[in-house]
Amino acid sequence: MSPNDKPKRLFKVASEFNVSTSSIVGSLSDQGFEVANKPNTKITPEMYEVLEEVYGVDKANSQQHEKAREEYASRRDQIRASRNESVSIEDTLEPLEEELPLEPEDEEPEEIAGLTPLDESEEEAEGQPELEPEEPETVEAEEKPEPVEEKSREETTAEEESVEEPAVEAGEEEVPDEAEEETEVAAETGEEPEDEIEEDEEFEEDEEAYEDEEAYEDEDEEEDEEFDEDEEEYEEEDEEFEEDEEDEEDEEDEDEETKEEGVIRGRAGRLKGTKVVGKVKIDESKPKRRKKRKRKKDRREDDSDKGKKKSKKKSKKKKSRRRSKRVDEEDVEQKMKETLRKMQSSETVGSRRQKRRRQRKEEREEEEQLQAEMEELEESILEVAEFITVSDLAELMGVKANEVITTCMNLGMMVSINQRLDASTIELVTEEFGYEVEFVDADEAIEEIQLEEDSPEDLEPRAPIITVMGHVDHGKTSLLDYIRKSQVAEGEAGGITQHVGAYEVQTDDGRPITFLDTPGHEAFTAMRSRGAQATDIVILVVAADDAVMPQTIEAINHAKAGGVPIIVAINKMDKPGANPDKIKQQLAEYDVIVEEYGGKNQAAEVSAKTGEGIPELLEKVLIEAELMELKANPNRTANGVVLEARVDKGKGIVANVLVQNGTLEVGDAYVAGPCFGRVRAMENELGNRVENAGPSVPVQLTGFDDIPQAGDKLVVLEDEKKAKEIANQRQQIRREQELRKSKHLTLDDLSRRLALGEVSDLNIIIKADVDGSIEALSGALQKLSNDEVSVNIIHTGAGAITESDVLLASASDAIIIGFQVRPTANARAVADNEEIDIRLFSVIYDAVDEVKDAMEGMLSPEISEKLSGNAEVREIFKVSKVGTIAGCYVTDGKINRNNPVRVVRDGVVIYDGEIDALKRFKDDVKEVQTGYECGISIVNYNDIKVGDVIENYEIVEERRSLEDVRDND
Ligand SMILES: Nc1nc2c(ncn2[C@@H]2O[C@H](COP(=O)(O)OP(=O)(O)OP(=O)(O)O)[C@@H](O)[C@H]2O)c(=O)[nH]1
Repeated sequence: MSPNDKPKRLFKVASEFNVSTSSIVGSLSDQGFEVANKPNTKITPEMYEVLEEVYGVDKANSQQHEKAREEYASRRDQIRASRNESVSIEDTLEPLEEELPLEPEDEEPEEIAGLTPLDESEEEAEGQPELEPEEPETVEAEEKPEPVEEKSREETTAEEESVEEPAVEAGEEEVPDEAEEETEVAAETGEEPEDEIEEDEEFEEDEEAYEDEEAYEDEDEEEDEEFDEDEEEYEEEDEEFEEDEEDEEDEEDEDEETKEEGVIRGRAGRLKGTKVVGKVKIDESKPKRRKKRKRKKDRREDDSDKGKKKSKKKSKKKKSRRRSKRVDEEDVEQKMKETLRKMQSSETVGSRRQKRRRQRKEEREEEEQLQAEMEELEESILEVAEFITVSDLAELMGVKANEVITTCMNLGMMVSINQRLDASTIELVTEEFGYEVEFVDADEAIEEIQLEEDSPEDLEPRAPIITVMGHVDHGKTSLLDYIRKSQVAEGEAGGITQHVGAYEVQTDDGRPITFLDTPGHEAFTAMRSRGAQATDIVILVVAADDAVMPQTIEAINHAKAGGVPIIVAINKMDKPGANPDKIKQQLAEYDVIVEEYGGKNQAAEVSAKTGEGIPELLEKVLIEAELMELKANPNRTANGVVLEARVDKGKGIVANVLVQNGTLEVGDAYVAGPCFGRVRAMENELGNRVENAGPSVPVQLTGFDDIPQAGDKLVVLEDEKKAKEIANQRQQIRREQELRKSKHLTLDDLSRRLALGEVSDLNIIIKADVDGSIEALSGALQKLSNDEVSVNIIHTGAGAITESDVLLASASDAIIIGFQVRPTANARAVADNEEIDIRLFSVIYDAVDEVKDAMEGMLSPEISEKLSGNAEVREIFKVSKVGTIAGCYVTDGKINRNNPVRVVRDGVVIYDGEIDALKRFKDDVKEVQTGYECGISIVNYNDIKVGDVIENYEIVEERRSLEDVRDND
């Protein structure tokens, strides 16, 4: 730095040297320049030169510091930018390495050694023999700090948790004595304590520079003040740095972290030092003490840093000067030991931070991993509707249909290419191909007909479609009436709008607006929300003499959900109690803020009775519509939405359809949801026949094959055949869905419903022949519970399955498992009616396996029993050599001689065996039909009694269905 030729302003100089103006004034005063502490005070080149001597190093340091910071910041930004791609240790380390030179840890021993002679020579140069007698005190002062340091180190650790006070307190408790001693010493020796060393706090990285500065040691004490002021800034800087470092360092490996640890520890020390020095009050009240204490604190802080500064300071300070002769090798060694010890102990701070950093790093890694997994998962998730065909599923997965068919075969299912698969099958098949499925509503899936995009030049402005919403009786219909100049409200039952109507009106200047009149009654909330979806703008009617009501809020929510702008019509302004401001305020609570209040919602104060304000309202509607640039292409095939459909006595099925794009013409073939048709006739809202209807035009349409639902999308297709095909597909899906919707849970349906996420509990009622079986069965079944489904045994009992069991099953959506028991006739009838799944078993493991398979969605063919018939034993004949012959009456099905039989007594199976002989009168027969009598003898079983039921069944290898169960029963 060379002095400038021109005088400079004090504030500029202060900012140049990065010190306070008062410090500069103080420094100058010490050098014999008396200047006023005013920002504009001129600093002459001579003064500047003096200042440069005093602060030159600071300035250089400051610049260097700033430069390092800038470099650091830029690297940090770079790293942040590249963080998402890849984080390399080298990258993240760079900024730290950049900063490492600021921490002259490695040079410490040399410096200590190097500094000592400097001090000595300096002292000698200063020639202060008076120092000798002071030695004992100095020693005391020198040694005392050690416990203090210890303490302050502990405090530092605490301080890491942002507790700053304790450190300061510690300093205050212990230091004053020393400080006082030192002050006394200083007073006695007439020395001025020097303070430059305090700069270490901020610029420890530049400590070497301070060595050079020792020539100025006796200068200006007032520097403290500057530092006090500036410290805060630096503290902030340090903290900033620390934060930044932490962010970055998180990503480093542990090795690097350890390496960098030193840097961090250094900072921790610095921070603490800064904080302690922050005892500005003391400084201000007792400058000398403050300085002394501060120096002590510095030492302590430095010690807690790494001890290196302490050594340096010692070498630089007056203290060290006083006792310079005693600074020998031994001392240095001792200090080094201390330093090392302190470094180790200060690791607690570092390690904690390191731990924190590591923790954060781990958290971040975990998060990233999770995200990656999610992405991967998303990629492998197929969104399908249930009952997708084999070929469509194959296409979705990007495989050949044959592969899907083969997979199904492997799973035990014979499927054709056009066969539709249920949820559980889809799940199994897709799993085989490494996909997960997410089932979408079939309704959602069937809406998808790809519509061609219009090119912008084909688009023409269209009428806005407006939905009037609002609370009941706030005047929606009246408003629309007034606009249409007709009296719709009068025609309605009870004056309440009962349907979704659509009307096209023209404003005075001939511009069209299409109004959908949606009911304000709560019961039609769902319809209203549909109205909002087909709507460009919502007119929210609120009666000025009333308030924002529940349906007003609902309307707001629907409009918002549909992303439809709201124009507020504050109605009934003609009424005496009208208070539009209140309404506006209330609406603001629901984020409908009128323009007047600085919001974006237009509002008009109207009266549907007098017509006041209605032209303004329409004007606002048109302004809003213009802003929205509503356009459509009238020169294309139409698509629209069904607003309402019904069967008209004369016309058949009629539907109110709003054309949304293109032009609908008589004769057009179309599909609307699962319905299709050809436009037979169209009428506008006045009942006039029209040949075509363009965008935003509502028409009443005839020609549907079935009644569409409000909200179904109508799309015109090239021919009726295509329309029919699509409609049929949709119908099939809907029908299959209906069909599969059993009233109650069945085992066959379980896996499907599990796949769709419809069930999470499998409730089971167990009936068995004996208690032992019940226990064994319920224990085994309960063990089948898994994450997806929990098996709950809600009732058990011995004996036949009764009507009450079935009713319980019905009430709790349970299945019934019968082990060696049968349902009573009544139970069967109720089970049939209630669609309760009753499963009958003779082997416990079969029961367990079947439930398990159902839960797992196993589709392999099962060996099952099919009941062929039941015969009731009415008489017993004992024939010698032959055994017991049961005279039976076939009550249902037929008895087949070759099929096995069971003997059931009081609903409990007592024997399982084969028919020995089946006779009609004296003739052996192969089978006996229902309603006939027959004689049955059973191989090796003679204990038949009147009243027993002989159950004839066959073993079939197929998947069982609800029907089978019913047949069985
Ligand atoms: N004084 C006055 N009465 C009005 C005004 N607008 C509507 N009304 C009356 O308020 C009552 C309700 O009007 P509607 O138009 O049926 O209200 P709505 O909101 O359509 O009601 P719903 O169809 O039941 O949902 C009727 O008796 C109207 O005559 C108005 O601006 N001023």
